[in-house]
Amino acid sequence: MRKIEHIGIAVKDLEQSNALFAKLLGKNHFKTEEVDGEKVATSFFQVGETKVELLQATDNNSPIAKYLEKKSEGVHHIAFDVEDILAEVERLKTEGFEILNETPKLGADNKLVVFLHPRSTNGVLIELCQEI
Ligand SMILES: CC[C@@H](C(=O)O)C(=O)SCCNC(=O)CCNC(=O)[C@H](O)C(C)(C)COP(=O)(O)OP(=O)(O)OC[C@H]1O[C@@H](n2cnc3c(N)ncnc32)[C@H](O)[C@@H]1OP(=O)(O)O
Ligand SMILES: [Co+2]
Repeated sequence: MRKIEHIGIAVKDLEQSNALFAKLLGKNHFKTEEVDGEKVATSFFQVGETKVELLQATDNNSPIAKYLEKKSEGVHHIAFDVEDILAEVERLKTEGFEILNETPKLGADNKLVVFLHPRSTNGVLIELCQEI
């Protein structure tokens, strides 16, 4: 794993949170994107070498909607940049981690993504990202 690619934050209202994080970080988000596969609308802020990804649910079945039903707004996942996502999945499987999708999915910002179940990672949802 090469660096933290982004930190995902679950929010109820993307527009309001864009304004809040713009005030916090002193800069505006540089892009927004809907990812239909995950039923989310996202916005990204660049912070040095990494990013903050705000996520709002676009459907009641979205993982973000389910998360907000049980918990509050806040850090939802940490995403690591990897060079070879399939090799990393094999390595992590061998180490005993629970992979949620062995076949990488299309994520935001032109990336292939794989998630690890938080119950195998001390309660933290982990995302692996490989640039396409
Ligand atoms: C924009 C696209 C992409 C990108 O390019 O960056 C994204 O970031 S998409 C982000 C949204 N997508 C996902 O989160 C996909 C992966 N997540 C899942 O598959 C599910 O959310 C889950 C992690 C498997 C949980 O789903 P489910 O089992 O249906 O939910 P439960 O509510 O039953 O939870 C079981 C258990 O796990 C705890 N949990 C759930 N989410 C998280 C989380 N984000 N962080 C930490 N823990 C989490 C939940 O509290 C339950 O715990 P217990 O109650 O102790 O059993
Ligand atoms: Co993410």
